Amino acid sequence: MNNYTFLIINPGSTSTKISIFENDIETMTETIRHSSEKINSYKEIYDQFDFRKDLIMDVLKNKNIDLSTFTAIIARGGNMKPVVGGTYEVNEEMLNDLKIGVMGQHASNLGGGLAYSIASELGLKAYVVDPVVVDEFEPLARISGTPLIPRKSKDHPLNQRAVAREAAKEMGGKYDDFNFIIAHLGGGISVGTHKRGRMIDVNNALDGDGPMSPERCGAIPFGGVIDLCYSGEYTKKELRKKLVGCGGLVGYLGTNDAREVIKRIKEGDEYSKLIYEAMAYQISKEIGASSAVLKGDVDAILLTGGLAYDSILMDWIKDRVEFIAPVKVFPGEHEMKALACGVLRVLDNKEKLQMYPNK
Ligand SMILES: Nc1ncnc2c1ncn2[C@@H]1O[C@H](COP(=O)(O)OP(=O)(O)OP(=O)(O)O)[C@@H](O)[C@H]1O
Ligand SMILES: CCCC(=O)O
Repeated sequence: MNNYTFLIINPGSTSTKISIFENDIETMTETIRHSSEKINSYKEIYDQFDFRKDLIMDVLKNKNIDLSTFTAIIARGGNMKPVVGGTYEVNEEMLNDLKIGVMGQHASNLGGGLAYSIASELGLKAYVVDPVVVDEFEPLARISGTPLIPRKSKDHPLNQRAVAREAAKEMGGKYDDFNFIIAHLGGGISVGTHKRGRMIDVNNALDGDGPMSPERCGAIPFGGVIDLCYSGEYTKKELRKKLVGCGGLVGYLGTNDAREVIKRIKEGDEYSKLIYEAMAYQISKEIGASSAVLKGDVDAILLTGGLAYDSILMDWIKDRVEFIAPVKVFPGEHEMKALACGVLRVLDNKEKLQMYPNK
């Protein structure tokens, strides 16, 4: 087996995570947190580019990392044009699409550019793996109910597919041998329907589809949304912030931290229990909808993300969906390793490199 050293960059809304991997083994990791004041001081996502790059380079310098040891620079991919899942070399068209945010603005849009910039200085290639816009929808999944608003795939394919591979291994096969329903339960929530290695449907975790999450409102009645839009109380940006960022648990309970909610419930706070259990109810309903997409042919339901650490939430969901298929829990997110493994599979010729944009 060849030996590779990867620098991995994962820009999130409140943090930039960086790791170094020797093949699939993590040898260094650091999460740089950003205050909301600092982030809010930039008008556009891409205005944060130099700030984030300088912080990454400072970490590498302070840890005396020898940059000449890197084989490739890898980042989480953002809102570029929709693509099939896989590993992509960053190119000019991708950079431009991420910069203008052809599918919307998100911190992950910075990933490809940061990786490309550092890679270019070192004479290396930059890659993204399973970007947030992986779209393998079947035609039926694209229909929303109005031709004005086609359904879009914006979610957590990187972690979902990593967990699918892990579960498939445990089950004695490969990702494309099984049908999975995978719920990524983080600050945002996405429930993907994976049919033999393709994510054929998923709720749009960013734009008001699917369950509410710690920070997002999920699917809400559009009549109320129209009223809010024309109430004169909010600008477009303020209303978006209210629904995505200050929706879900933040909206009802004033916190996005499930651990705080659990503490309140244990202290007897019935309202917190109602809201938190409603989130479990909505997640379960979305899983039920996915099981109908698969006509009941479901090998396993996989629950992952930060919320999957909480046994109370997991038990509420299991109680409602275990009749569909066995439930497996993979707490936390596995994105840094998934990024390293995506490029490793390509460099070891186990998977073909995808071309951006897809033809
Ligand atoms: N040990 C834990 N027990 C219960 N809840 C937890 C635990 N760890 C994290 N969480 C909760 O998980 C949620 C965040 O999950 P996660 O860290 O996966 O999200 P993120 O990476 O910020 O966002 P996203 O997954 O949408 O990119 C928060 O509500 C947090 O309180
Ligand atoms: C695009 C969805 C990723 C997130 O939840 O932030």
